[in-house]
Amino acid sequence: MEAAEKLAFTLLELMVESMGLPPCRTHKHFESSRTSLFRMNHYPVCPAPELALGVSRHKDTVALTILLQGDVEGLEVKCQDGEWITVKPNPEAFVINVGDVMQVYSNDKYQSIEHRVVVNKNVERYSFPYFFSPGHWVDLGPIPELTSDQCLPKYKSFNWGKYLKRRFDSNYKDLGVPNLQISDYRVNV
Ligand SMILES: O=C(O)CCC(=O)C(=O)O
Ligand SMILES: [Fe+2]
Repeated sequence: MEAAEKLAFTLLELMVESMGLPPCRTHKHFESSRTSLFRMNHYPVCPAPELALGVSRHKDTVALTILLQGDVEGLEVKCQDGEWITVKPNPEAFVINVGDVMQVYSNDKYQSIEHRVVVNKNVERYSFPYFFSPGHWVDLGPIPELTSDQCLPKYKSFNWGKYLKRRFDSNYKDLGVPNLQISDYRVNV
């Protein structure tokens, strides 16, 4: 966990710097955050992989995901042309997903990536994501220095902890209404 968090901070700093800001600009938002988490995913073999998905299409809610895939493929990302492509597993490398928090911070300069996991008839699969997420107290919105009269904020600010609570209140049950999304906070588009 500690090593993953350290790597996540480094990546965050590089991305923040790439937008012309001091690298530590958002550091405080993640200090002592208790919403970051490590998960282990297990995908058993599936007799009818064409009828099922391991994880259906989604974008990660967090800032960044650091994912170790093992050596069995299954992860697919959606390209701009709408095609799904396989992310070839490399057990020596992490896959980094940009999540919704970076999209909001950056006022859409960085876009969170849509992805899904397909299952396999012959071999089970494991994956190990670390989700790097701000503290619950953070009021999240586009970083003010990135907005101006010419570049209006594309999101209104919202409290991150309350957002997560509302988003996961359903505890993965289908309540028949769409889950809360960052798009619910979109303005000026
Ligand atoms: O299993 C994977 O490769 C990715 C899993 C995933 O997208 C997730 O846990 O959010
Ligand atoms: Fe994901």
